[in-house]
Amino acid sequence: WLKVTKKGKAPLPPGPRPLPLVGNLFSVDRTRPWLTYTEWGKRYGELLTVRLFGQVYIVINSAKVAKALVERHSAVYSDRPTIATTKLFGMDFNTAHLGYGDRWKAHRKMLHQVFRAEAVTAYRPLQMQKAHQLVRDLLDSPENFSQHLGSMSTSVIMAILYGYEVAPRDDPIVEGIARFINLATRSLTPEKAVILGLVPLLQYLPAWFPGASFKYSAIQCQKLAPEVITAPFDLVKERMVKWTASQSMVSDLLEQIDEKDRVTQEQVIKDCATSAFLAGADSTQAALLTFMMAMVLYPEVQTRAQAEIDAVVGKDRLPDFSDRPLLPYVDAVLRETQRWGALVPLAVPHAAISDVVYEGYLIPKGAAVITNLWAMAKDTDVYCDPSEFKPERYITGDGRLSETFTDVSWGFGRRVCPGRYLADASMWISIASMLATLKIGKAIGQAGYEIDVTPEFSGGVALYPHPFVCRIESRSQESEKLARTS
Ligand code: HEM
Repeated sequence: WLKVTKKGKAPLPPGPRPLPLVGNLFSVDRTRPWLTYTEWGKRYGELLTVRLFGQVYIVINSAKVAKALVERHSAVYSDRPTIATTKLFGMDFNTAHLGYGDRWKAHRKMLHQVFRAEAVTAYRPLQMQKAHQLVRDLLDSPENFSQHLGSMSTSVIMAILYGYEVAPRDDPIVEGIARFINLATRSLTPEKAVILGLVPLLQYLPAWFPGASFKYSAIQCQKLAPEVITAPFDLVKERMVKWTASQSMVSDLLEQIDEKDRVTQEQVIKDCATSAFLAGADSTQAALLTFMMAMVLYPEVQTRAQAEIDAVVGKDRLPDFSDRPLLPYVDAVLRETQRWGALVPLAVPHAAISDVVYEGYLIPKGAAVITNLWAMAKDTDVYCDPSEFKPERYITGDGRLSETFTDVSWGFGRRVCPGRYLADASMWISIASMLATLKIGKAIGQAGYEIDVTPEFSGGVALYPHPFVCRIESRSQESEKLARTS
């Protein structure tokens, strides 16, 4: 279905025929829209038009087109669409939702200062220490593995942002943030955002009005947001006054503040730190859970990675970052973990600031541009058997890590994930430490049979594997001793 937008203008990319008013709403899988967009991609091509209530969405299904459009025309695609629910749910402080402009630029500048490739190497000792703690926690209570992987992800980012040591259980600050995220992600479905965008008056309905129960969640979120943003920040300030603050992003930035502009700059620091936490903690945990699931399902991959570590690192120490270049297969396991499951499937929508014509099709000003990272990661033209976990696909004939790989996990253009170097290092050291010390396999049920695991994923922003059980034990007495003493 092709539509010529205006006389003389190029047509929009093809796409399914929309119904009056609602557009393609009823044809899109509500919980996993990336699957529908991928299916449509097979029918209509790498670039397609979807309509939801009159809003044009341009979906990009291939990395080649995403690079050509979002990267090459990055100035045009650095904006975000206005989503009515963002403000309603108190999320308008979040870097990921800010429109292109001075406020967003100030956020990115700050995040770049702390999370750029050269700066994040300073966090390696901390990441190693947390990865070793993770291994000990997994040995002590393997049944709580999901919680331990969450603690690893949360504690690294909280230490870097606020110099804050997360309590092993029921940490008040982390719990507050988790409550906020749960409420917001459960309520911020794309349909609600679209409907509220179309009929903005709906947001002013009282919470008791039939069908307006989302207002209860919105009110709670609005109340929680300032607390979530301010509590850890105020703690740093308090500790700085008492000279007990550990070094952190917030303390460093507070020391550099220009007194003339204190109020504005403090707000940027608070907002950036909270945005980094919201974006970074869950996604890293999702990746580590995906790795765990892959190790249960692909024991031969685990054995090969462990053999590589044993050959390079030996058995009398744990891997460290200096080993990374000599462990190509471990890196391939990490790449495959991100491709196979641990994705932010539709990234975050970009918005077109002006018209662009690409391969004869118009990407109109104002369109929301969605990069379907899920489709790119499962593209059969690039990956054979994309549903299989095969790290070998990144290993060249002479055993090196291939250099021709396009990593789509972090998005594209100027909005690319600013936390990618930090997340990559946290994931690598966790994976390498777990492989060096643990044996991960299928759990054994009461009847003595192995419990099967089905590789299924779902989620809101980041994809999580569905809950599963597994067996985790130490590889050997030596590896247990190493884990306990590192
Ligand atoms: C495995 C872990 C992670 C994955 C897969 C991931 C992925 C992504 C993706 C796909 C985007 C959207 C890019 C786009 O719009 O095209 C994004 C944005 C973002 N990420 Fe990450 N991320 C991860 C970890 C982190 C961490 C640790 C941080 C903390 C610094 C972080 C901070 C952000 C921020 C602030 C944005 C919004 C950027 C903007 O809108 O300008 N992320 N991330």
